[in-house]
Amino acid sequence: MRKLSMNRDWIATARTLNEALPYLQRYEGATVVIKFGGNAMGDDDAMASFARDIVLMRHVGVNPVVVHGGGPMINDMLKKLGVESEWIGGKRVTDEATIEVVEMVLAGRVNKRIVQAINAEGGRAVGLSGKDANLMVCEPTDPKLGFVGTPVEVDPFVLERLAESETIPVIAPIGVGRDGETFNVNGDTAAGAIAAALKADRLLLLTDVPGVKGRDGNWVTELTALQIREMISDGTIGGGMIPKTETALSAIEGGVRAVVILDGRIENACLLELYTEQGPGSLIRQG
Ligand SMILES: Nc1ncnc2c1ncn2[C@@H]1O[C@H](COP(=O)(O)OP(=O)(O)O)[C@@H](O)[C@H]1O
Ligand SMILES: CC(=O)N[C@@H](CCC(=O)OP(=O)(O)O)C(=O)O
Repeated sequence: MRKLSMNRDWIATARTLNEALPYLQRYEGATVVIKFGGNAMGDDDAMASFARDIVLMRHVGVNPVVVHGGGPMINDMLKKLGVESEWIGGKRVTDEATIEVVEMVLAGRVNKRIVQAINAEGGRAVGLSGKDANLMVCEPTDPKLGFVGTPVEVDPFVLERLAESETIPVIAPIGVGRDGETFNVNGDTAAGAIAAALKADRLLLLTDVPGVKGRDGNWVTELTALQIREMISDGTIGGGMIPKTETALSAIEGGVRAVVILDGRIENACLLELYTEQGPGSLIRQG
């Protein structure tokens, strides 16, 4: 057995754990959906650190559900194949050739990398896409976007069974159509729909910025639905932050207790959010 020495790191850890104790009880049995964006993934060390957070959550009785993105990884593969993407409102215009690549990258390489990282840290993770057990049935979002889907039915059955067996689901944002089509779903949108179906206690949207930036250029710690709508219409919120904040609003309307948009690249981002008084990021909550 490894011997623990009373070094400063150990003391810092003990202090942190002591501070975290009241929060451990608060979240016992809670369902926390974590959206892990492609830009938040980083290198193998960052991936291992994320995986450790998820495994620790599971150990203290939280039901973590991971929904991932992988936009930059799709871009890399499309570039290799000489295919260019167009974006409308933070969503990739997806034709037949593109959807094949999107499914291969997300449900294949990216999904398995996360599953493997969690399992390597001592967790038990299972990789799924929205096609598995009809988890996420979609309809086309807009004819202009091609095979981009909006989730219309999320069946949490398989997720509930996995939670009972303390297994961590890792979900690629691929949806299935009523006629068996494959849909590309924005990762934030998928995470929001899944969080709403589970009536999750928390939805954490991990990205590569500290949260939502306000009109004055400062990061906003808490936002109301009204503020978000105003910031989208006056252009303060743009690009990929649009689907993120829209997801936050629909998740709250769908019964999720709180949504936090935060920087997934910081060490222990998820744990800091759940187990400290003032977590990092921008909080949007019910009421
Ligand atoms: N008001 C804003 N606050 C923060 N980020 C914003 C804002 N408006 C636009 N953005 C952009 O949104 C990006 C986050 O979205 P995106 O790149 O799609 O993230 P991810 O890949 O993690 O899902 C930020 O990097 C930033 O460039
Ligand atoms: C419709 C749509 O835009 N889908 C995204 C799915 C991946 C994703 O959302 O990845 P990030 O979270 O890393 O951005 C895409 O094709 O890039």
